[in-house]
Amino acid sequence: MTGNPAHTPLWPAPTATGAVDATVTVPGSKSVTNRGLVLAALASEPGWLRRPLRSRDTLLMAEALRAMGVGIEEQVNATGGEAWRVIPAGLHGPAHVDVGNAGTVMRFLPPVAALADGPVHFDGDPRSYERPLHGVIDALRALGARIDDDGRGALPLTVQGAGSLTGGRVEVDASSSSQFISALLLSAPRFNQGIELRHVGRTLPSLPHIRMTIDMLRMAGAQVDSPDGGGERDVWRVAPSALLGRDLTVEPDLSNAAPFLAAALVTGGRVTVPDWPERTTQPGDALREIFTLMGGECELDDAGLTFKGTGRIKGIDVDLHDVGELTPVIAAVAALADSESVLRGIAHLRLHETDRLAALAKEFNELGGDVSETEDGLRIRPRPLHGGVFHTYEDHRLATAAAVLGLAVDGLEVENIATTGKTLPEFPELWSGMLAGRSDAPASYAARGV
Ligand SMILES: O=C(O)C1=C[C@@H](OP(=O)(O)O)[C@@H](O)[C@H](O)C1
Ligand SMILES: C=C(OP(=O)(O)O)C(=O)O
Repeated sequence: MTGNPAHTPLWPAPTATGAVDATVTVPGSKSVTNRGLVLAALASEPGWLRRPLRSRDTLLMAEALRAMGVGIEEQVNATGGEAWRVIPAGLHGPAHVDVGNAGTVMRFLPPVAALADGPVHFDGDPRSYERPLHGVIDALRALGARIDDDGRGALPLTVQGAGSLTGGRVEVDASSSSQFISALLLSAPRFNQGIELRHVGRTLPSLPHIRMTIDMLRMAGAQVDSPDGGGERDVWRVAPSALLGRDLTVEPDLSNAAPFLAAALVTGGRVTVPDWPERTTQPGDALREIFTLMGGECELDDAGLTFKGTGRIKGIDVDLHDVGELTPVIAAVAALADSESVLRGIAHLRLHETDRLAALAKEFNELGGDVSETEDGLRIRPRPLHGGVFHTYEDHRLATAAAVLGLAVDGLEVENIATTGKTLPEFPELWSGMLAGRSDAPASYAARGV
């Protein structure tokens, strides 16, 4: 499961024969699961992670922590509910970490490795060598760590863990990824002097993900002073302290709910996602507003979030800087709308799993679309689309976006649907279950007793 899955044969994307009407239980959040694992590993007592996401990115995180000596026991209850018990231990090197193409693993773990008592070598998929890591590497060096790399500010590299890290004041340009900030903050309670971290770049993407980091640190007992909490703009401070072992229940992955909600919009149907949190730092919560602006209606109640299409899909002009990971599915809906869309503020997506702006423009245009790249996003002019092969560039979100297009386009075949395993291995089954309106889709977590 943690290896890069072999390419699967072309997946014929099912077209919708009518309005969808389904309840889809979406597995746990990647971002919460991987933060939960890191914080639990750094705690001074054992903790629990309930309803963790089990996918390539989270299993790579668990494997990497185990390689450094952390105990992670996977338990499944009689009704299929899953929980992971995390047992912290002294962090050890030598160890080898495979990051796959997981931004959270390649960025969150070098600071953890700096606390290990020996060398920790990091390697990953070919694409991981191209994704920015300089913010983490340079900041860790400034905080006292020794790192051997080839000077490009990227993988592969070895962190020469010395058992502790001085910490203190440091500047980072996180305009290419918010994960630089999250990475340094997550381990900071364990640095001798904590951290005072200043972002010095022009822009900072994915603020909700930074809020998620701060919220989860505070839940684990850390003392964090942040711009959101009235602190200085672009400066975060974390005091040195022990972290508590928590019993954490992971929310459903709201970004992975996107294709299912999109299906309601595209088919004029209705989809309910159970366990949608009332309050959350997940960027996927913005889908309620974005898809409503695009023509749908939604309601949050005890059953979860119910999203309804109204038969009309409207184009949108929207800044997705804060919620960039939602872009591919929003772009697919925009390509099926009745007017032009402009998606802004997402230049940093060129450095995600693939160059998402180039890939979306190329693949949509090969099906007859009219999509152009702007300096910081995409302009999408809806056109009648035809079938063909949709290439996915080992990007889970390209694959789910293609499935959304396929609802309305005959003869669309998706290359390597197994790439959804990065964050949602059960995507093909959930998708066909939704289209069949099956009520035998996995029961909600509450029903599974977790
Ligand atoms: O911290 C996180 O969990 C994430 C932060 C974001 O990264 P970027 O700021 O690099 O876009 C997001 O796109 C990614 O999917 C998950
Ligand atoms: C950008 C993403 O992932 P990563 O955590 O690898 O950066 C994503 O999931 O859309």
